[in-house]
Amino acid sequence: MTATPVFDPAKDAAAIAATKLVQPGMKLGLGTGSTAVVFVHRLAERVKAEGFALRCASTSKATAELAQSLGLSIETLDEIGWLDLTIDGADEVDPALNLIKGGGAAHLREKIVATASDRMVVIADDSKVVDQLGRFPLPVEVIPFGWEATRLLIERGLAGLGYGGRPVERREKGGAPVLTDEGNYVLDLKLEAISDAPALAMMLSSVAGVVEHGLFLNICSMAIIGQKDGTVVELGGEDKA
Ligand SMILES: O=C(CO)[C@H](O)[C@H](O)COP(=O)(O)O
Repeated sequence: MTATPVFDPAKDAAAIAATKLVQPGMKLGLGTGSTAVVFVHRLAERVKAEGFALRCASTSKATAELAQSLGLSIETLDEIGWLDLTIDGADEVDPALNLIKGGGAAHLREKIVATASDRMVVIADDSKVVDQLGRFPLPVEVIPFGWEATRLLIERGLAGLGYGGRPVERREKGGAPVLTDEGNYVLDLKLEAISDAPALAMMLSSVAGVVEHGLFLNICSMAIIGQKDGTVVELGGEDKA
């Protein structure tokens, strides 16, 4: 029998609390990243102990492989159709539950899965809670074809909104571009503070070559924030209209 790994206590607290939102028979979206990994472990433990059925769709190949290795069954989003709940991590969470995601380069599938769900709940440790989004570089997934031109257009769009800086291509340690599960590149925008997230989202979505950005606006309905002492704080809790 494989022993459960030792998890960061804050991430573990948030993950365990999130497993309590899962009801037998649910159609569930599984997120990506280190906090989502903890959730998948804790969920698999609960499913094994209680023996109930779930239908799960994954936001990444990595999460799908982990979930299957722990005995959870994974189907495609198209096979399931619509989800009751998605549980995912985040890079930043603001007081209105707007998010930056994509630190793991999975924000395209994460956004598709989250918006195909009745509810999206974020699990995170308290380092992710911010007053204003933007300290974490904003990930933007772009098509490899003509990506330098796409970067230039984004840079010009940023300047038009009063932001400086040049989008930085995300690279592996060896120098190769990071590829998303869809085979695209990721540009990271170092903005420091995002004053008008909807305007920024609109600008990015209007650039040819941009597939998806990591701003999740009005998508998350609750955040479970784990603390180092193993307790959790819930932000939100009301479903967004
Ligand atoms: O958006 C994501 C992946 O694209 C992750 O959810 C985000 O990066 C948080 O990851 P972690 O739980 O490892 O801090």
